[in-house]
Amino acid sequence: MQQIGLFFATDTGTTEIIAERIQRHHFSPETLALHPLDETDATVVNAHHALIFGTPTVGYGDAPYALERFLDQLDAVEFGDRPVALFGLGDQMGYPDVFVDALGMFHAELQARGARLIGYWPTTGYDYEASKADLGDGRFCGLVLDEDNQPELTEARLAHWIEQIRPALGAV
Ligand SMILES: Cc1cc2nc3c(=O)[nH]c(=O)nc-3n(C[C@H](O)[C@H](O)[C@H](O)COP(=O)(O)O)c2cc1C
Repeated sequence: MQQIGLFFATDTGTTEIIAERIQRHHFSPETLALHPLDETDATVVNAHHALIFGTPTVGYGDAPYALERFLDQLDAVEFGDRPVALFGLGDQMGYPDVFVDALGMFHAELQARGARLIGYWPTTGYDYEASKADLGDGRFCGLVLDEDNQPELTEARLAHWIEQIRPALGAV
């Protein structure tokens, strides 16, 4: 399967909508396959030549259940030199001190396994106090979207980010 795999977790459906927008507006079902993380195991991940993961942050700075469950599969994923891009959804006004923390937590897990991470994203344009996804060098460890407070910025952010990662994904 020479496709990009986009794997997502979601609690209330927003991340799934974003995943569908990425497939429909920026790729196609032929070039990018969508997989809910709660139905995903390492075999499915290993079948794709490039990987995108998307997750919201839930609770208080927590990962959603589907992402927690998937962490048990991570040691069986063969990262090799596959490009891996991450995006996270959060609420910078409601949760300013744990903003998109699940994205940062997941990034740390992937980094520890030597994944070839791409798609880091500037922290400018967001207003928050602390975030585990903030790398401390002016970048987040992936695309950050805030559908609660900045939905009007999402399409431009998506377009710019995908333009940035598309060459590394090996996609046309
Ligand atoms: C109960 C609840 C807890 C949340 N906790 C956080 C949080 O700790 N940090 C954060 O950045 N966003 C938090 N959010 C915001 C969600 O991440 C955001 O609304 C996201 O778009 C939801 O995506 P989903 O519909 O795919 O689950 C929370 C939202 C809810 C409803």
